[in-house]
Amino acid sequence: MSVTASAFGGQVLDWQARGREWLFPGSPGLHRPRSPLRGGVPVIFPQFAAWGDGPRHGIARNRRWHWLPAPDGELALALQASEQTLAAWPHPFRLELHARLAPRSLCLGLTVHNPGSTPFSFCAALHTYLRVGDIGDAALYGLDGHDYLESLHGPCQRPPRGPLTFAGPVDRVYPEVAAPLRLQDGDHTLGIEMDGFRDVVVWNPGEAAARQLDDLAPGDHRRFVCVEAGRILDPVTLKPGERWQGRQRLSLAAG
Ligand SMILES: O=P(O)(O)OC[C@H]1O[C@@H](O)[C@H](O)[C@@H](O)[C@@H]1O
Repeated sequence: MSVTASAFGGQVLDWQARGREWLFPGSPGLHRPRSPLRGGVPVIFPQFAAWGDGPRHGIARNRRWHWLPAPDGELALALQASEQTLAAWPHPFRLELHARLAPRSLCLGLTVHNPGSTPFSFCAALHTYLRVGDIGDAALYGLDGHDYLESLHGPCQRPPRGPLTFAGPVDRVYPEVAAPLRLQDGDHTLGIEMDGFRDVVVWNPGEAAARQLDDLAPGDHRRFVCVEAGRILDPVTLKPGERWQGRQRLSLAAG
């Protein structure tokens, strides 16, 4: 059982448990300089995707964070505002990312603090790339009947009954998801819970869009599904001195 992370982006890269890797590791050989690895858990802050005027998915995933002391079984990293972040987003802030291992789970916690003298609003997400054997065999349970926003096309839709499967590209934001989710991948079952975060983003680019991503090896879109814990549709506002925390917990089925 182990977890590793990179100070670049404060990105968790690897979670091993029961002799298996549960996060998609990306293709380090295709890693673009100054970009997050396409895998693990990039941190999105303070903007989701291109839904704002700032850099796509924000300013945290491609900055160097610093390590914080942490007890055994935990990794902790922090990022605070710098000249470069202030040029892209004009607010002092401090982020902390904690990754805590337990015998059957990994708990990821993101804290946002406003150390400044004026309020700010932000969106945030843990862009978790979950590894699957083959996307065609994966099914995500728990979103049945839930409205969603189609990232590509806009309007809210009501999906057909049953688990979410991945016969083609999927890019959806599910608002206000309270119940736990379950990713079934052949014989492997992963529970996904969150608090503080409200929205779930489910993303897999499908074959055609994956070909346009030069940091993804051919066929690799079949090896992951992103199930992201987000605070996207209803941004958080922090007054001076206030803190917000969101968590995503990934847990293996008992047995
Ligand atoms: O290529 P990026 O910037 O890492 O984004 C990957 C995907 O991230 C997801 O969160 C978005 O919903 C998708 O629209 C996007 O394509």
